[in-house]
Amino acid sequence: MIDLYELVILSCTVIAGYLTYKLYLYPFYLSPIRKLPGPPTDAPLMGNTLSFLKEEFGVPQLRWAEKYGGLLRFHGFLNVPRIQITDPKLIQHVTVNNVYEYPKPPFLIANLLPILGKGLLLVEGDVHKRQRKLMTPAFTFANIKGMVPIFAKPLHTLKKIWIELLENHKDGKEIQIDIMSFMSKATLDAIGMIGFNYQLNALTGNDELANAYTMAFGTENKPHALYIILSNYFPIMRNIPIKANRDTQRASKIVDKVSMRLVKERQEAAIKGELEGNDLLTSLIKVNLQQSNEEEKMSDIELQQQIMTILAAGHETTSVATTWAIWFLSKHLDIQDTLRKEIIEHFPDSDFVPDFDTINSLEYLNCVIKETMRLVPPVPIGLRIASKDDILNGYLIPKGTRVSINIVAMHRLSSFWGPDAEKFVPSRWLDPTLTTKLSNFNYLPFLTGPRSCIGNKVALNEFKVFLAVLIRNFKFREIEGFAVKKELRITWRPKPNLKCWVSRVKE
Ligand code: HEM
Repeated sequence: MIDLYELVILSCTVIAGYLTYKLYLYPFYLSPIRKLPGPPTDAPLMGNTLSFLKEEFGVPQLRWAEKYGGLLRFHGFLNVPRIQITDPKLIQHVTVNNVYEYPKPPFLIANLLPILGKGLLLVEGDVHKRQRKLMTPAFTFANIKGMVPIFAKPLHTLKKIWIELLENHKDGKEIQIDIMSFMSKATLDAIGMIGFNYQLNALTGNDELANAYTMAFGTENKPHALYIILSNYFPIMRNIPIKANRDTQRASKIVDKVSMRLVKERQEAAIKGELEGNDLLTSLIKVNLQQSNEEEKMSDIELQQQIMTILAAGHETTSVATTWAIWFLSKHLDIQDTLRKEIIEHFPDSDFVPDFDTINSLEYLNCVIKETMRLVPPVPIGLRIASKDDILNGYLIPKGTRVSINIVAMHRLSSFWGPDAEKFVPSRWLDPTLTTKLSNFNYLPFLTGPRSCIGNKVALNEFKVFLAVLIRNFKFREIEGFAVKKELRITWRPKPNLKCWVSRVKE
């Protein structure tokens, strides 16, 4: 008979053996990934997480990519082996040729599922194929063309607000403005209109859905980055009733209620034959109703979940992209002037409402947009997990390995972009030698393949309209000594919110 003492000793030995295997032997002596080149770990049990905590996101990853190449290993917390890819061939392998064998990792889904539900961003395999097929017609060229003038509306509201702020200021010439916060509200209003023909009034008022959305995705009262990292390892932490978790739960209830109301209203209008408009939800409901096979159709809940998905995927991304563009332009006044000259040539009236063809004919605006998303891609990384064993560049990658498609490292590799890779140089996009070597696998702010951003054309047009109206009407200058860092939340945000000196462009 084994006594209690022996049982305790035995249990401790088994646990110690398991932990030694899991935390030390497997990652460094047994895992096939150990054969890949990669950086040494930072500290016992921490893998390379200290580098992530100490340095700005993207900095260590670029250094590793420059040193160890397009396929490398690194270690997560508790030494979990991971891989990073920046080799275009491997990016094609993961995002196109084997896209459904590399789904998103469960922790990412668990973080977003309570708010987004099973919308396009979070579903996998056949469900994703079906949803994507049904949603694609909502993003037709004709629909996007119609969105261009709509994007100008929130910007002209914003213009009025800023002019009023300037006029109310004592010298009326130049004031400091929190660009990030205004961009966030303006893009929320824009996505409400083109997404669901819904006035969120984030810039001017108080709307239930806008407030709930901000509560769920805003940066105020959010837990520390370390808490978020730890909740990925210990999901139960998401249920601890701290304020941030309670806010998220409260917000998702409101979002569910309002978005379901929107779906029901449209479905009822459709039944009465009164469904009108070209917003994304209306287009989606029209396509859905045309499906003869009931199994292909989206349920009301699926439709509702697309609302939150479009809001979340389409709002923050465009708002941070515009904010970073203003940041670069406020530091490079010569580039800002060149851009303004081009915009004024095409849109002499400061109250202009752009059309699709003209806005897309602005070559330098296009360069500024591409260069901003090269240096600061709003989504700087695509995370995937190998759902089965695979071979990459001759190395065995075991099932369950987390794969980082490191967009920002790709966008800054000096071997591809040249010695000025880290500099903001929009004119590089006018160089034909760059455009000939460019592909969807070395410049990918919207990722690539069947899981690339479905809203990329919407985003590009919105970004162009926003920047054109802003630069046509205002001058931006950096605030001396105002330091801003990039913080990876769901997108790559400025921390603290970016502020600039803003003054009016003379008529
Ligand atoms: C500058 C703005 C934007 C950027 C940089 C961006 C970037 C991305 C990226 C990188 C992904 C892939 C994420 C992944 O799979 O890991 C993605 C997916 C997605 N984006 Fe965007 N996005 C932007 C704007 C928009 C807009 C305006 C919309 C909607 C109107 C939108 C809707 C979506 C949706 C629904 C997905 C999921 C697609 C799928 O999995 O099939 N995005 N976006």
